[in-house]
Amino acid sequence: MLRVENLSKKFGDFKVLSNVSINAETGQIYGLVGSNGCGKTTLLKHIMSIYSQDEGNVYFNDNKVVEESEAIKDFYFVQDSLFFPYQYSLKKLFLYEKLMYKNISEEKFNKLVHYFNIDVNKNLNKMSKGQKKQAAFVLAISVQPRVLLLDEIVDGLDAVIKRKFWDVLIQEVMDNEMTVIISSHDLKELDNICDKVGIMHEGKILKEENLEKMKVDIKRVQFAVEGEFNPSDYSKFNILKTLKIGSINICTLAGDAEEFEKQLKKDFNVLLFDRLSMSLEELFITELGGAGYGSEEK
Ligand SMILES: Nc1ncnc2c1ncn2[C@@H]1O[C@H](COP(=O)(O)OP(=O)(O)OP(=O)(O)O)[C@@H](O)[C@H]1O
Repeated sequence: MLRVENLSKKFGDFKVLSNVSINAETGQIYGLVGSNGCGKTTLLKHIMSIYSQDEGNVYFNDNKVVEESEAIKDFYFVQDSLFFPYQYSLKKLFLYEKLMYKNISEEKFNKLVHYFNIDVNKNLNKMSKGQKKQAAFVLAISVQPRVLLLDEIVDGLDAVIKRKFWDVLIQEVMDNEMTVIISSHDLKELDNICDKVGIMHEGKILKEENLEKMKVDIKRVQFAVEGEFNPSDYSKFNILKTLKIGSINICTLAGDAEEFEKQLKKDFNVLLFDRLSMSLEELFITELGGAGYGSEEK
């Protein structure tokens, strides 16, 4: 397990990370999501020991991770902005990385290059953004790290390549017990592949939860009743948001939806009641809305 404990960091007077704690399990994919500029990349750079924190620690299987520790040799980071050495091809970069990573697999590399149809002799700096991402991903998987950090890895990729990425990643996580943390704004994609999610805003983790549990904890119901529904009479159900469209009420609630339905049926003649499933995108908007994000006046 990769554990970040109470990590804080200031850049000058600006507190970019405040008491950040996350737990990413082995053999799982952890989605790190958050508002623009909330500190996701900065957090990943701390996990990699590229930056040193003011407070807090990073642990891998209970061992403290610092720049010179053994554990960090098994970590691999694919950054959002990719810079490759001058005039390097993927083949040349692979040979270079072979000297650095003891578990790197040439067999896997050759298979993946074929799967993604990459020209291994092409100058990496002359590749398109999407081709660079594919090259970096192939290299990352070939290295077979124990911890893989992917920052905006599917940004700029077409749907077919994204699908291939996820298929490869899910297989690798299952086969090799990797710990993967993906930072992304593509919540629809993360919804399908993440086991656990951490939602960040303004340098803090607002919520960290198993994705399925998050969907059980916060739910949406829609209903129509005879009479006027007043959300403040139902405050014990922790209603986070209400919306009325015609005679239909739509409520997002953190309380017990079954009890809510029972109470509603006691109080009203209920004409319609449905439970709706929440997507990660909706959960994200609900959490950030609760933190006041996006509520600024025009
Ligand atoms: N080296 C640095 N020096 C000073 N400020 C920095 C530095 N790196 C990042 N920041 C600031 O820290 C904040 C967090 O940046 P970071 O890149 O971690 O955000 P992010 O969540 O990855 O954003 P996005 O989703 O927009 O890519 C931003 O306000 C950014 O300007």
